[in-house]
Amino acid sequence: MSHTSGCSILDNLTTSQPQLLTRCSSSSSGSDNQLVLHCPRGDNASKGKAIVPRHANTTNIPSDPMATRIRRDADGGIRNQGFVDNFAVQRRHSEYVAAYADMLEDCNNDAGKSNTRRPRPLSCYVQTKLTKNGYVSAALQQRQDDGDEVGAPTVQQWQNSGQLRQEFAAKMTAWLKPLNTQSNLCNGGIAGQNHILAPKKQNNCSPNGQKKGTVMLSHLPQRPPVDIEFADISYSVSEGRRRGLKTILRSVSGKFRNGELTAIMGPSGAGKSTLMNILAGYKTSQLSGSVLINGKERNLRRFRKLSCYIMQDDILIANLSVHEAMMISANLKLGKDMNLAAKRVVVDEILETIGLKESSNTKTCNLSGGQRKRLSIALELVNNPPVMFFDEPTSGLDSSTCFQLISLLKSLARGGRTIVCTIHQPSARLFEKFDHLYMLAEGQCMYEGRVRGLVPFLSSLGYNCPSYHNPADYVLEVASGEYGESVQKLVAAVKSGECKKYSQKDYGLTSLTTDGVRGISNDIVKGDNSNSTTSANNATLTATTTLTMEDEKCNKADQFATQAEGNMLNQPILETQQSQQSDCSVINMNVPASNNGTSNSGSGLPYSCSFSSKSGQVVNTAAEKAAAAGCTTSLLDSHESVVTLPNSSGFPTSGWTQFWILLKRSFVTIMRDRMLTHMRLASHIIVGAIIGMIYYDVGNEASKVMSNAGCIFFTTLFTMFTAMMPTILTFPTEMSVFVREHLNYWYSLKAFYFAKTMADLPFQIVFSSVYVLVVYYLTSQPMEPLRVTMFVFICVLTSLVAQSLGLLIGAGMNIEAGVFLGPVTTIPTILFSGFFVNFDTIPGYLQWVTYVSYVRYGFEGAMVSIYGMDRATMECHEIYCHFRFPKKFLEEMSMDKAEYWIDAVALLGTFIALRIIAYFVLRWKLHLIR
Ligand SMILES: Nc1ncnc2c1ncn2[C@@H]1O[C@H](COP(=O)(O)OP(=O)(O)OP(=O)(O)O)[C@@H](O)[C@H]1O
Repeated sequence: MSHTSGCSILDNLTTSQPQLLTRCSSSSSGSDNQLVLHCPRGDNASKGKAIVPRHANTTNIPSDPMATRIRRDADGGIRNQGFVDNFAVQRRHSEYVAAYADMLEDCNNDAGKSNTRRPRPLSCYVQTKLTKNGYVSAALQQRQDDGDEVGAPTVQQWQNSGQLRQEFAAKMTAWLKPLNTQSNLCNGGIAGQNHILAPKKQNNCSPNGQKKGTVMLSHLPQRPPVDIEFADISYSVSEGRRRGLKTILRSVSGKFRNGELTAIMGPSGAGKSTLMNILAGYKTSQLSGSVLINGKERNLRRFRKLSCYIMQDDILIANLSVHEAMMISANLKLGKDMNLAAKRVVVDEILETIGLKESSNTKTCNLSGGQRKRLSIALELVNNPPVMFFDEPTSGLDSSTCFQLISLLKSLARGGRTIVCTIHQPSARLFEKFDHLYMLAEGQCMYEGRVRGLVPFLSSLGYNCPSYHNPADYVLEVASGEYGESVQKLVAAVKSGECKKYSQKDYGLTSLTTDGVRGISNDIVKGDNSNSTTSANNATLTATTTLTMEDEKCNKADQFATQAEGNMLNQPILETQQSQQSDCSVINMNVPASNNGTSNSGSGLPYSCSFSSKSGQVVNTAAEKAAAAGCTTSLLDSHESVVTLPNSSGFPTSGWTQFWILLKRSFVTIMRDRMLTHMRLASHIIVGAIIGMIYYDVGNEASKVMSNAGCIFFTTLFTMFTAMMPTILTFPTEMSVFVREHLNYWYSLKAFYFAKTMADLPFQIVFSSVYVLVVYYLTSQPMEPLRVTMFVFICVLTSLVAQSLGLLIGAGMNIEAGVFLGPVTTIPTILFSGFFVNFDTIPGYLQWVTYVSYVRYGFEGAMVSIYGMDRATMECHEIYCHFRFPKKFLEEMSMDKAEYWIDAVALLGTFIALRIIAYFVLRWKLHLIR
């Protein structure tokens, strides 16, 4: 049986959430003396039923030794008073510190350590909730025994009564249970229950701080936590023969841990994006060094399945609603193992959590910048990747949206994910939210460590960040050489290991280990409960104090709740099991290193991230944690995926499914693209009518055969250009979506390419046919079904070949080059079509060109279908008609020996060849990107 006193629980909570505390000094709560913990930033503080006004008097803080220590530790971590003063929260911190110190004192008194007062009542009820902003609101009530709470137990009674402790444990469990299951945005669901739909639970913890009523992400597939380590990465690009190689990254090393929000910073051109591309596996050539995933050599293919890359420019498919886009992502990424209803739940859950529920039906093109960014994240969250890379996620967003976004990223990180962002120049408030900083300058690392270690590190090398100066600005100034030749000095310091201590996970979260004050342990000992009980009972009720950042609240609360619940229930739950039972795969556990109740003061911190095996051994690597947490790392080691069975392609869905989903998506987007699709249809009808009016009734008139040939030629040209130009324009824009989705392992190139090219076929066929039929009818061409069919068919084929050429140009070029190259390459084919110059007239050495001109086959086939196949003599309304016999006219055009089927086969062959070439060009381009 494991028990703990109310104050040890309180210590746990206050250790993890000291700044959340505020002490009620008013009598407004009646006879109750209430202590309230609540989120300082949350706007729903007033909603908490037990929340009461803060401590009014903060001037006495310095006189309180505990408070002083706390303050010193908290600020000492940052080592820059000016920086701290910049934050509005600092004032609140003081209040919290005071309240916290008071409460610690109370607890000490309550525990009878230096109790000069009479025993306090100790029915300490702690109710903890995640607020809508993702923070913790916990209310602790202390009832006074001299009031109407007659019979409320004293400390002594508490300590002597097992029943009281059990009652308390039961209450605590009841209150904490929801919290334990609501670790929002955590890394996966309950082990062994992946994809099993659990009833939705209301959760007020919203990471973006925008929407209320969010729900937990309980249905995401569970994933292993991932640490990324890189060593001696060097990267060069070729700048041509003369200039040779340009080195962009020079032997950079570092480690990005799971559960942390990492910023890669540096002046423009420092190599931030390059480093991130390399780590994400987007750049694989011309680089040296190694990338380790959980301590093992990276298997790129498997790593890419575990990670996602969210680019700076959130390119989304424009004509889909948010919900539709999410469903497509779910269908592609979750595979058929999960049914549609389950996918809907996952999608709804993510949208609600990420604050896009109300925009579910909004088209992605109508979303605001912040919403687009959140949708980009939501799309990738569907399969719960444990590693997320963000390229300048805050660019183009206002400061408030930036803050919400970074809060969201931090929440994601707190769920056990490894979140890495490049960021340019964050505000002090934003900068503080990052856990880890990787600073680059001139392709070299000039700082790696905790954000709060930056200023001390710079100071140690003589670069003192002025008061009231944003350290992020200052370090960029230093990196840009504004303070002399600083970069090499800092790089040398990093290489000599001087910033290693700042890389410690616990740097700045210093425990108070002096003066006999033992660093806090979570008194709730795991595994061996007899030891834990001893530990808990014997533990001195002193606490480590830390001022944690606001967003650590959620995590800390989870930690606390998990621990408290486990303890209260007296269940012999291992950390591994607890981790599984919480929604977090990576829950920070501080476990004693030994059985004698000594805390894990090696880290000595509430925020050290370590797991314990049953034997109590501390495991620290991500792989060990993953194993300990019951999250298999098999995704990295042997199997393709933790969640879905791998198929031969390695994608979550089969090639056919990918093709089908993408075909439907392309079809829907084309249908909804009014500007293009509707205009294309309208232009075909209108132009057809105009041509029909110009060449009205010339089809059967022998005296107007040349005009009719012009009409046929123009028809061929029109179908050709209208097919080619939109493809040149639209394909490059879809490329960026494709690159993002493909590199994030949604689907294969083949599936995308075939879907994309097939989706437009029906539209092209219908538009061309409509145009040709309108012209055919108005110009009185022979109304024989066979001729009509042949004419329409050859024109449609010509348009499809032109479309394929546009696809090829679009695949290989950017829009500007494509728009120029499309018409330019078409002009020669027109000249050699046989309309302007007879084939007989063309010089022999150029005759071969006519055979590669697809317009020749189109025009020739159209002429044959109108004038060939022994067409009867035409009408003549003039005195003399030279071409009354259609065959004679074909002779004049050097087409009398032409075979329709040869023209059709030639066009068909060209169509297939161009499509295949375009596919390989696309592959090549994809290869170039990497
Ligand atoms: N393919 C390339 N050819 C030549 N130089 C390149 C190439 N790719 C990157 N570079 C150069 O490498 C350097 C680093 O580029 P990178 O995009 O990584 O910088 P960055 O730190 O992300 O800059 P920014 O913050 O401005 O985006 C730049 O000087 C850039 O010009």
